[in-house]
Amino acid sequence: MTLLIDAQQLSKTFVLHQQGGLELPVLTDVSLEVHAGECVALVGPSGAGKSTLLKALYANYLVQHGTLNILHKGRWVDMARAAPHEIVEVRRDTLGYVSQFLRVIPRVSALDIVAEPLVEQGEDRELARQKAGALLGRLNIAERLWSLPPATFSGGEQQRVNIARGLISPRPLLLLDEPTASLDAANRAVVIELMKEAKARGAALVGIFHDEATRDAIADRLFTVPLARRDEIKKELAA
Ligand SMILES: Nc1ncnc2c1ncn2[C@@H]1O[C@H](COP(=O)(O)OP(=O)(O)OP(=O)(O)O)[C@@H](O)[C@H]1O
Repeated sequence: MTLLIDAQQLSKTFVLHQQGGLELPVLTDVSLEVHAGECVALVGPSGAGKSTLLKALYANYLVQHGTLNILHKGRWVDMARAAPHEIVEVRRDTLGYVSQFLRVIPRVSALDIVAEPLVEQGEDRELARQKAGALLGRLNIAERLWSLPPATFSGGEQQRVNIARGLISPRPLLLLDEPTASLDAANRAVVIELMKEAKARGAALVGIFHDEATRDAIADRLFTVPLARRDEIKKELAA
């Protein structure tokens, strides 16, 4: 299967400015390769850096060392060094990110929030809205809510709008940060089904799934993010 993510020897240290510039190493020499059609679940102790790794892959966090290659339209783009316009392009066409929380856009309807990624890729707006409606329907968002901005939706409804927005475009790579965290069993099953469909069309998935049943249902393999040594830092903090 085609290699889609080739991340080598990533290191990331946070500098805690409010604590005298203390350095907190989180990722140390982490390498991860992901192929088309597979789902890799990030595991490891709390605070090991699972979310940090996902955010680094999405270029939300800058790594200090290592290469972070993403296969974008047949060429490798190193997200650690790419120019901002390249990152925007990779995110639009290749790399999706589903977080737990919806960033609500004031006055924009749920339908348009979900349709937007397709419109940005050049899809006809009406067709994009039809696809958005179909996906919101599958995710059990009542049709009366589609034309409303999701600011007043429940936490679970907002999460499902967010998932629909993240999964509507057939991007070849998906990063998922606890996509099923606050969903009931029925909606969790729908999300698992949608992720399986993405895998079946050849997408690669990298995710954090604290819920073991979801992880078992979707992950092909586990990738352990090791806890970096923090002994010295803890000592300094305690001093
Ligand atoms: N923006 C930041 N600034 C400073 N420190 C940060 C930042 N983001 C994360 N950290 C620290 O990096 C470490 C790893 O955090 P991260 O959220 O990646 O862990 P995680 O493995 O996803 O944890 P959990 O399973 O508890 O969600 C933690 O010690 C956290 O406090």
